[in-house]
Amino acid sequence: MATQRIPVILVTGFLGSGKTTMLNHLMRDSADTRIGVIVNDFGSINIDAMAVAGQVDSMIPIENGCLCCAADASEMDEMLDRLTDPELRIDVVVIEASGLAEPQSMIRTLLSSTNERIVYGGLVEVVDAAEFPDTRVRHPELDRHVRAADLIVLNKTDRVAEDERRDLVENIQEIAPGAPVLTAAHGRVDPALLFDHRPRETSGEGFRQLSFADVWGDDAGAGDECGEDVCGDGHDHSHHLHTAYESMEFTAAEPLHPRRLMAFLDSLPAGLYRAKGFLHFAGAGRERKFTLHAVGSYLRFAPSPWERDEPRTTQLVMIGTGIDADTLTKRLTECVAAPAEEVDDTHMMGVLRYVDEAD
Ligand SMILES: Nc1nc2c(ncn2[C@@H]2O[C@H](COP(=O)(O)OP(=O)(O)OP(=O)(O)O)[C@@H](O)[C@H]2O)c(=O)[nH]1
Repeated sequence: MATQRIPVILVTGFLGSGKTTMLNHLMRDSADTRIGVIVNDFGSINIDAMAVAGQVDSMIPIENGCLCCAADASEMDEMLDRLTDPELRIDVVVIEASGLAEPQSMIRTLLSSTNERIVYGGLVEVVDAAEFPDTRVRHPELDRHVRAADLIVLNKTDRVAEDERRDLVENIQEIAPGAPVLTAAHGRVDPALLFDHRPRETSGEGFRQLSFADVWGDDAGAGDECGEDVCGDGHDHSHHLHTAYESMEFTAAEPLHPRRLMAFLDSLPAGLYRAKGFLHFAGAGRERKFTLHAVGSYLRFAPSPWERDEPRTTQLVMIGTGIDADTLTKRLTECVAAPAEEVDDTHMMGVLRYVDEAD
């Protein structure tokens, strides 16, 4: 009988497409499956890891960089060895890549793993229905990412009209002929489409088997030009999306003034595509933690209670091209409320406009 191997599923997708949201949904909806998670965030504060913590059976966070470059095969093996320790009884491992990771590099790393307890379980690419057409113009490389996928989740379909959704599906099917496209809102996909609720007995079950060309194809060629090798693994990463992006972090122990923070968010520099993190407001907002997500022109705050011992601090990560970290830090520092400054309910109104009713 074949040994039962643990499938390792890669979840990729451009910045803010909804990977963490989908992962959280999968974990909530698969109580009978023990899921081990590796969460990679581009910034040095791992907001995504914090967003999935508590729901998962075992998690390894990796911050500050892209897993496709940050981890060579031995580092990946080390993480997988930890997660597949029989004592953890993990049924499936899900790797959430950063929004700038190169899927094919990650597949290569996984396929070259020496861990005999795992089997590559396929690549799920999450696509942001509202942003995809514009993002694709800026980053034609996204087509290559979509083509590498075994399953494409066209997420955020609640943000587009029915005919746009149909066009997008057609468009994706042209980019990746034959690959299944699933439409979803808020990452709500059936976990059974990604993994069995019990460990699989054979490899690749349920997923299209990737060919050599799929994995080494488009991304090869430039492969071993060491002059551009920034990671020491022999591969040329100069064409990876993340080489064009920078991230910056901001933390503040003192609460922010909501009105000044909104003015800051209303005038973000053009290259800043993604902002996320937790906000600690002064005055009327101080009793709740506000999780911020900005993706392109999309902005949302989700309030939740602070944990009993949770330090009330603001922690933000911003990701974009050509961003000036010093200027952003200065502007954010100006959002900190002065100790005696009055902050009342009306100052929170700008923030509350971007809170979904369900929250
Ligand atoms: N309207 C809408 N919002 C969504 C949907 N899916 C996710 N979001 C929101 O989009 C924002 C980004 O979602 P995340 O799940 O953090 O995206 P991500 O791909 O993990 O982001 P990065 O790790 O930064 O690349 C959050 O505010 C989510 O609540 C959706 O289907 N519809």
